[in-house]
Amino acid sequence: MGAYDLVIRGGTLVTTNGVHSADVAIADERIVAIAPELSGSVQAVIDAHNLHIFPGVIDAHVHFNEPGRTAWEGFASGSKALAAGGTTTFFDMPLNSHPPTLDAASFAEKLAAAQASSYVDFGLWGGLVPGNIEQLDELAACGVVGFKAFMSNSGIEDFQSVDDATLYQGMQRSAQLGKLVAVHAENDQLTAGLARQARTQGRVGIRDYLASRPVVAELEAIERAIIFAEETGCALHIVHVSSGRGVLLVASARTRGVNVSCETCPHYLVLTEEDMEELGVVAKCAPPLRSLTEQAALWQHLFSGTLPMVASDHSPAPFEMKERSDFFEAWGGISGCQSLLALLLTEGYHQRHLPLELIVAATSEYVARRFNLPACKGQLEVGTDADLSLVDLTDSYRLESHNLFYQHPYSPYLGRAFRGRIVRTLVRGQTVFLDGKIVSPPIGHLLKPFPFGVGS
Ligand SMILES: NC(=O)N[C@H]1NC(=O)NC1=O
Ligand SMILES: [Zn+2]
Ligand SMILES: [Zn+2]
Repeated sequence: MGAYDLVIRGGTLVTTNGVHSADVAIADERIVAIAPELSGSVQAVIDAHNLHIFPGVIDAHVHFNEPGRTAWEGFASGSKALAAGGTTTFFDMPLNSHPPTLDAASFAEKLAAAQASSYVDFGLWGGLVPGNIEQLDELAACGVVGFKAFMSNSGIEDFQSVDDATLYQGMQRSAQLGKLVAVHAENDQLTAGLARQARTQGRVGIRDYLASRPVVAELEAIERAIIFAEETGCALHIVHVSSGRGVLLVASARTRGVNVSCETCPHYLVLTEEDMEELGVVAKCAPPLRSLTEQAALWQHLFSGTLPMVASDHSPAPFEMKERSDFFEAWGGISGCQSLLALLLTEGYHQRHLPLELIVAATSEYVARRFNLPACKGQLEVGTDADLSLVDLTDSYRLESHNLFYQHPYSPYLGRAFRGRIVRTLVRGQTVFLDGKIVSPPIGHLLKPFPFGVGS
């Protein structure tokens, strides 16, 4: 018989090994017992009959833009949105904050901002840009998740895309440091060249933008990054893969022993080019939304396990930055981090019968293991952090702007029908989100992933 801070009674636990009912006991921020009908001295009880208990989502890809562009989002609003969506850990990208996270000093600035206002735990990506290879060592010492590089224009002046020499040499250094490189993979010459031609001819609509970023631009960049990674021995992660063929390039490299992984985003799974024409700028992103055929391939790869990770790529901006008559000039980035789990439950589990076990793997367990997080994250097991989201899988609703915690409460998912409501989110045993409200102070901690290499 234990002494527990909290017992969650009668919930249905969702793990990668299956779904089963049990009580969950929490003490000192951790799960200390999982069993039916737990008894002992208990300070508080949560009744979770009729609820599913998921391990907290780990979102490996958000842009919260603080410091410097906090008006676009910020750690407070962004992490509230995450908690409301069942996410308990996020990794923030080195852009679009100002300064971008390119050395130890800018890392320290970002860390101070995140510690002051994040409601959930977090890791921080460093950046790889032309001119900062000398700073990768100090960033690694700070505990970055890895180094993010853009193979095409980032849309942000202070975060330049890598030329091939920078990518190659950055990977050489990263391999020595045991750090992973993540790339936004689109061929810049191809996308910039096609965009220039279209704009010169005054073709600046949605279809023209789509045509300027064809799937082949993604495929070529993925393949080049893989070849560099294979040659340098650097661990590689391809962010926001938008095409089934892109996923296959990664899978086939992995089969031949390359240390490479990829993620896709909810928007590539639930929206298409046709939706982009209908929704307009709120659905503008890069790589762009694709055809229904490409989308079906992504689902297939998610079902088979070939596509192992889903992350939001939440990239918000004030709506004014979206209001342009030239579609090329509108801000590219989708606001969606609050809806990550809910979209997978609605469109994956309910509509396509995607097993809950796979949803948990793609949003939590695989993410934690791929990025070498401490073992206390990404599992719903005795001994791990009590990062949990309690979900009513049967509840149906429509998403409205007043539900969103974003600084700018717009999203391509507004008005959309959802099934599966996140009712409560706990971060290390503390309830942060409950019934539509944030109910704790900002308690987020920095997580430092372990380096790759001997023993990892
Ligand atoms: N700068 C930035 O966040 N860009 C992101 N937005 C997007 O749609 N794709 C990206 O890489
Ligand atoms: Zn990107
Ligand atoms: Zn991004």
